[in-house]
Amino acid sequence: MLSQRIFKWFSKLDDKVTTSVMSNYTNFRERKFVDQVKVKFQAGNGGNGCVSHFRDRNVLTGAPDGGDGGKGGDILLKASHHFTDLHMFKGKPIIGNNGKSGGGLGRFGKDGGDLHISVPVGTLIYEILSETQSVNQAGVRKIQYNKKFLSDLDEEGKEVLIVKGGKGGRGNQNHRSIKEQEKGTLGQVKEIFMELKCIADCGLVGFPNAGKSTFLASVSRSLPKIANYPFTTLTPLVGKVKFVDNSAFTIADIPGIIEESHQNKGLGLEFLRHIERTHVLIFMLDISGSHNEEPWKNFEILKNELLQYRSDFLDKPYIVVANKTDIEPDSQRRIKELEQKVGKKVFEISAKHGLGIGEVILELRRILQEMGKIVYY
Ligand SMILES: Nc1nc2c(ncn2[C@@H]2O[C@H](COP(=O)(O)OP(=O)(O)OP(=O)(O)O)[C@@H](O)[C@H]2O)c(=O)[nH]1
Ligand SMILES: [Mg+2]
Repeated sequence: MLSQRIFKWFSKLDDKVTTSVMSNYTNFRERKFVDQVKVKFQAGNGGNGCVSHFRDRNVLTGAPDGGDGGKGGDILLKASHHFTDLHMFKGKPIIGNNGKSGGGLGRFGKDGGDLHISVPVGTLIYEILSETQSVNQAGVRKIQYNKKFLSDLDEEGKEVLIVKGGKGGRGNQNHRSIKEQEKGTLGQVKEIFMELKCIADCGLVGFPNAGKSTFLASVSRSLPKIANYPFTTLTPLVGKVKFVDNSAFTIADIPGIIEESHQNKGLGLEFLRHIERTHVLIFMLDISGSHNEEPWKNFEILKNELLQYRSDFLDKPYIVVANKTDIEPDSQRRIKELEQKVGKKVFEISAKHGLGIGEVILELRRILQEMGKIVYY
């Protein structure tokens, strides 16, 4: 009953109100979304060993008592759900803690503490071996990296050692042959390339303005920006759909795709990387025909663009959803035609008014359950 009243309330809101509420929320987080970054990591250096001899008023030169230097701190990266992009790495090297030097009277230097740095779940880590720069005809500089894969931080809490701290120098207390101060070794230095590929169970694909963000907002608690102009969504967003039995799955919303996106039209196909690892695709088609009178043509264009990006993109299961059925009087005919062309059931919804979305969610849940991908909290 309550949900029905909430839907009624939402459907009374016009576009203007919803956009202003959403933009109020999104404004303060409207910084540039960073999903690829090059960072220099430098682990801590080892502390120096100490050469010293015991001495007091009765003993002028006693036994050697120089302590060892402390070990330099390592730097590790850890996957965490608390972060959504890599902006915190932009433009600054990460430098580890140095070990302290050893001292007389057998005092060992303190180890430099390890740094455990959090990155979003779904970050791929590469070591850069070399880089080449090229300038294309339009004068745009492009950097290409020759890189070695190190790790895929695709699970919460997964951790990887990036650079190892230097060893501390030895003191002469335990190594009596040492006559001169032994320096600690330097910490490892690596140029690292990080690339974020969002991890979500389902990915929304569609033309701009098809209602992808409206759908995400109606099935999850995420608040994407919704407006009646193309390319409202500029960065990927992941929302979680929760069920009463404590199961849940996630849906990723990305910027719209247009014809010839693979030739860098619109926002290009760059954002497809964020739905590359999803288990199910949701093709969101605007049945009111704002892009094309024949929605099945849009479906063909979208499919073609996905295949241009990666030839195995459509090997995963997908569902086809026809949105905006509330404003299209001819929707039944168009849906029938679409079903014939697609060769499978087309879900009729109105994301704005919450009509038919339950069926879509249950179908997604069924597919994910069959694949064993549903998580219980
Ligand atoms: N009448 C009607 N309007 C809808 C429906 N779903 C979405 N809209 C409207 O369509 C417009 C675009 O919706 P968005 O959710 O921003 O579309 P999008 O696919 O995310 O667009 P981009 O982010 O630009 O790719 C908004 O004005 C929505 O209110 C629907 O079911 N019925
Ligand atoms: Mg959007």
